Amino acid sequence: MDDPDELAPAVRSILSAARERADAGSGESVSVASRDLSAAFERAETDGRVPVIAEVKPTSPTTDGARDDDPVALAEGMVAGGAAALSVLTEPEHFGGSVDTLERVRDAVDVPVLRKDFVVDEGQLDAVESDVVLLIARFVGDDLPDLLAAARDRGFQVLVEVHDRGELERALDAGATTVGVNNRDLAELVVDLETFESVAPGVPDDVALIAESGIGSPADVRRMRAAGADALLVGSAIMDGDVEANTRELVRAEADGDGAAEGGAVADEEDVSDTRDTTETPT
Ligand SMILES: O=P(O)(O)OC[C@@H](O)[C@@H](O)c1c[nH]c2ccccc12
Repeated sequence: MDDPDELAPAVRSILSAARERADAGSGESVSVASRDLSAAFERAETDGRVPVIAEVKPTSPTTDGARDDDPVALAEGMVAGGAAALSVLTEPEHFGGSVDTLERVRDAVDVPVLRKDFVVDEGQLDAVESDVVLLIARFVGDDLPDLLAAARDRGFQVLVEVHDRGELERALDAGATTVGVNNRDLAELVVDLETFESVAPGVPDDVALIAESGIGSPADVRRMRAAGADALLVGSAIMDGDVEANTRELVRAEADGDGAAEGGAVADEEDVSDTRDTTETPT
């Protein structure tokens, strides 16, 4: 297990709250018929959409204020904007999430839904059904292989989150088939897109690779795709303003440029979509 002193205070507090919730588990094991995440990415690619997992994230330790619109309406807007899948925070104390929100969102859409939480104990897996669950390599330590197996036994697909090459090795050794590289350092909560660029080359081709956090503009999308991202996980930049329009802008980040190049009418890629202010992406 990670040395707690190296983590940002907010993250330490999130983890201790997660351990308390784990103790309060009901004991009943869930059994999920999950919607296939890789198939959803392929459908998006076939349609010319960048595969984006849009995150319903009412607030976070690094966001000012909270968004209290109906999460189901937000989720539907994200799907209308072309999101291949959704992510729903279920952490209640620091992210304004709930398992009830995830259930309602999953009932309302037909794309795969990732449960975003700090699962550190098998009992937490039974709190709610989702298509995919997140396991954060740094927080589960040596329990990763067991938790991965426990999640798969219940029918979940598993996204294993890493932040450096060492964690990536542990994820691959444990048999992860979907890996997310978090650009946000959970020790300091700062975002650096170079994190993905430095870890991605170590990921084998047959592993689905997701770039997570800090993606705020179509240029960031293209940067992560150029570095090997099969899909992107985006929260704040989509939650800030019109979620449908924000999602659409990121999903189309490649279509505009490619269309121009394929049509042959424009010699250089024309970057008309890059008008968002990238400096304001909250970390
Ligand atoms: O809002 P952003 O910067 O687009 O980030 C989304 C997502 O990657 C981030 O919420 C996240 C990544 N890993 C996590 C683990 C727990 C909680 C949250 C996260």
